[in-house]
Amino acid sequence: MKIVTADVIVSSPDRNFVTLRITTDEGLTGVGDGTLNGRELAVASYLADHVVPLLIGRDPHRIEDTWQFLYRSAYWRRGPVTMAAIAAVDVALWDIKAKAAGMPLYQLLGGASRTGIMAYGHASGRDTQELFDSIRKHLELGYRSIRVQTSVPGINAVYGVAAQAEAYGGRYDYEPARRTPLPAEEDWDTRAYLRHLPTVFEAVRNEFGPELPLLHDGHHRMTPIQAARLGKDLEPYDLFWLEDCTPAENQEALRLVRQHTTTPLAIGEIFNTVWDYQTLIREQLIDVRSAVTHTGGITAMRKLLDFAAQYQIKSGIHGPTDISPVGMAAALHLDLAIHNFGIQEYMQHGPLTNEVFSQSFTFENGYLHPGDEPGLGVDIDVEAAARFPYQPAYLPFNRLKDGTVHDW
Ligand SMILES: O=NC(=O)[C@@H](O)[C@H](O)[C@H](O)CO
Ligand SMILES: [Co+2]
Repeated sequence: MKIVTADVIVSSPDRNFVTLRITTDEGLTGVGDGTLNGRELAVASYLADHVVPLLIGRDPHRIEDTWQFLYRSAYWRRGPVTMAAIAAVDVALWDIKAKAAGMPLYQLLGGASRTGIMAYGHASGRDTQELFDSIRKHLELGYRSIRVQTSVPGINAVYGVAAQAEAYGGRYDYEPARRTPLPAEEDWDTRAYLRHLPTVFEAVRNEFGPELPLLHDGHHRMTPIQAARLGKDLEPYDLFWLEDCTPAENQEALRLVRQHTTTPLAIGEIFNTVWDYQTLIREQLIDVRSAVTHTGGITAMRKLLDFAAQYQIKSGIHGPTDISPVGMAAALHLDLAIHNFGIQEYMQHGPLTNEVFSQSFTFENGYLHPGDEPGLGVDIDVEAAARFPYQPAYLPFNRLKDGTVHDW
C-alpha cells in the first residue's frame, strides 16, 4: 500500500483545528490532529511544506519507521510544533492500519483493559452559588469526576471560569483562545489565589460530600514553595489531583513540592516528548500525568505511558476542546487499552465542530468509550470544514499588578 495524498485541513468551526488527512492507493484514508492552540498555522505549514512531500509514496503500514524518520530527519529535535506535526501523521497512519485490519484502533493496542473510560468535566463559577450550579450541571450531564475552577476576589479574569470568559467577550467552552488579532491581557495575584482556593474546596466538600473526585488546575502559576503550600492546604479536601502546580521545565522543582504535600500532582499537558517528564517519572514526583496526543502521537504516547507505568504513574490525557475530536478519539483508544489508566479530561466540542467531524465515541454515565468502528472512528467532512476558514485566535496572557508578565 502507498500514500498518494496528504491534505492539511485548517478549519475553524467554534475554534481553529488542524487536521491531516492521508489517502492511500487502495482508497483507505486516515486522519490525525495537529491542532496547537494559538500556533495552528505553524503546524499547518510544518506539515504542508516540510512533511507532506516526504510522505507521498511511503508505505503507510510502516508507522514506527515513519515516526523515527520524521523525528530524526528534521535534525532539530522536539518542540510543540514538530511533535504536533509528527503526532498528526502518526495518528493518521494508525487510523489507516486499524481500518485495513478491520478493527477499532484499541484492538491493535492490546485490546480493552476496562469497560469504560472515566471522564472529568470542567465546572467553574465567579462565586460559590455559580460554582455549585455548574457542578450540579456537570453531574446532570453524567460526569462522575469534576474539575473546579473559580474566580478570585481582586482578580478580574481567571483561567477556566466560563462566565468570566464570556464577560470578557471570550467563549471559554471553546478553550479560551480569543478570536482577536492579538493575545488578550489578563491579571493575576498568586497570594490572593492561595488565600481563596482552600475556602472554595471547603465549601464544595461541605455541599457535595467527601466522595466526588475533585480536580483543580493551577495552570503553571505558582512557585514551587507556593505550590507546596497550596498542596498542603488542600489535603483535607482529598483532591483527585492538583494539575500544573508550577512550571516544570525545571523538573527537580517538584522535589520541593513533593516533600510538603500528599496531594496528587498532574503535570504534562504542555510537554511534547518523554524527555520533558524523565525526572518527574523516575523520581515519582507526579501521580496522574496529563499529556496530549501532541506528545508525538499514539506511537510516542504509548511508550511514554508504558515508561510511566513502571513507576506506578497513571495516565491523565489532556482533552479540552482545542484537542479536536480526532485527537480525542486517539486518546480514548489509548485510554481503553493501557493498564495504567488514570482519568480522561473531556470538555464537549461545540455544535459546529460536530458538523465538521463525525465521531463514534460515546459518553454515558460518566464513562467514555471510543466505539468499535474500524480505525479511530472519526472522520472530517472536507466540504463542511471549508465553510469555516481559519480565524486568528490566541490564548490570553497574564501580567501581575506591577506589570510583570506571568504564566497564564
Ligand atoms: O487542563 N486543561 C487545560 O489546562 C486547558 O484548558 C488549556 O488551558 C488549553 O488546552 C490551552 O489551549
Ligand atoms: Co491544564
